[in-house]
Amino acid sequence: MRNDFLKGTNEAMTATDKEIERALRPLSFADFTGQAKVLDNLEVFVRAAQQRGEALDHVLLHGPPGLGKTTLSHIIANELGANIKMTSGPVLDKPSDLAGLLTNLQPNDVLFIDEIHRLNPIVEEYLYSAMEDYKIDIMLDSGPNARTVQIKLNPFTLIGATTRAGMLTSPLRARFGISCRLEYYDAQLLTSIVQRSSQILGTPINESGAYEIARRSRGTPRIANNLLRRTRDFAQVKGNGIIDVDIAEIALSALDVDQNGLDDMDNRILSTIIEKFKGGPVGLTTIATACGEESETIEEVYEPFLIQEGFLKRTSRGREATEKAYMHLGIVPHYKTGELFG
Ligand SMILES: Nc1ncnc2c1ncn2[C@@H]1O[C@H](COP(=O)(O)OP(=O)(O)OP(=O)(O)O)[C@@H](O)[C@H]1O
Ligand SMILES: [Mg+2]
Repeated sequence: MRNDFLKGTNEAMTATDKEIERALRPLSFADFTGQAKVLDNLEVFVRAAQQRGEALDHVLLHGPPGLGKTTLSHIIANELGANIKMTSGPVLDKPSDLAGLLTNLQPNDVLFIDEIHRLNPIVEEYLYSAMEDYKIDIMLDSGPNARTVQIKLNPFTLIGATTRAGMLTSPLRARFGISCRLEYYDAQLLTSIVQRSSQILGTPINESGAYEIARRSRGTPRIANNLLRRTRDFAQVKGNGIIDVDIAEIALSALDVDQNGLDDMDNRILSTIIEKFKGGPVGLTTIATACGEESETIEEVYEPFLIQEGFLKRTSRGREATEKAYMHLGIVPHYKTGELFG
């Protein structure tokens, strides 16, 4: 037993984080846990496109970070038996960057554009005709000799991923025939993901240990996998190599993940609203400044989970802490202290 676990450690030390992340990534629809509705639909669309020998319609994947957008894009390409070329919005500086990628695609290949809400508007406009008609106009020469030629592209599938679907322009959004929103995972689904990952990592884990990590992972597979790897370190150094609920508890509290799975910044956001702004409503930028975090990050990463879990409310006048947030922080709401003395 002890030897096995030492072997596991050595392997982990020689592998880079990226390699581990790749090893943990599901490669097929069958491997992918959760998001059942999205997956069922995608499977139908993929099979139908394959049967017709056509390119799959363009797919937009949106939702909070770490829920599997990049993973799903790879899976779609795998299931299509197509190549995938990866790029991202901010990297595509000028139309020629995009043209280079598009003209190199084989029929029915996948082009993945991450952070597609951050496309340069000129590049974005260029993408429209590529998506719609599989055609692009390329500018040859410059000055008086300048002329454009139209190039026909192979049919392809654009998969766009974004954490900010609301920031997409409507012409771009309209060009995606398939739009999938990924949701946070419940603790049960995350438990199976943690179990699958520990098997790949060769780390023994019992059911309650897996569940403890799962339920405190903010509904997010990426966080679950990261917490699993850190808990594995604790199990190795402070335990007997096996992850159970006790070692998970030790690891998670050492990592400042609280009983509800909220981390430092989640708690800072809630306590700021409650202590500095009487529970709100207060504007996002005000919260961001007070917490020392970018408002974009708060809106994209922290707030969706706090809202889903009922700690935070979004009203027309700003963000408000809920009673659950007060209880979580052990603070009596000011509107209740009034009742006590009234
Ligand atoms: N359904 C799932 N089953 C198992 N593992 C998953 C699942 N979804 C995601 N993961 C794991 O979580 C990690 C993060 O997933 P991924 O990179 O696809 O997220 P993302 O939505 O692209 O995040 P971001 O918005 O930050 O780019 C991956 O390493 C992957 O292995
Ligand atoms: Mg991604």
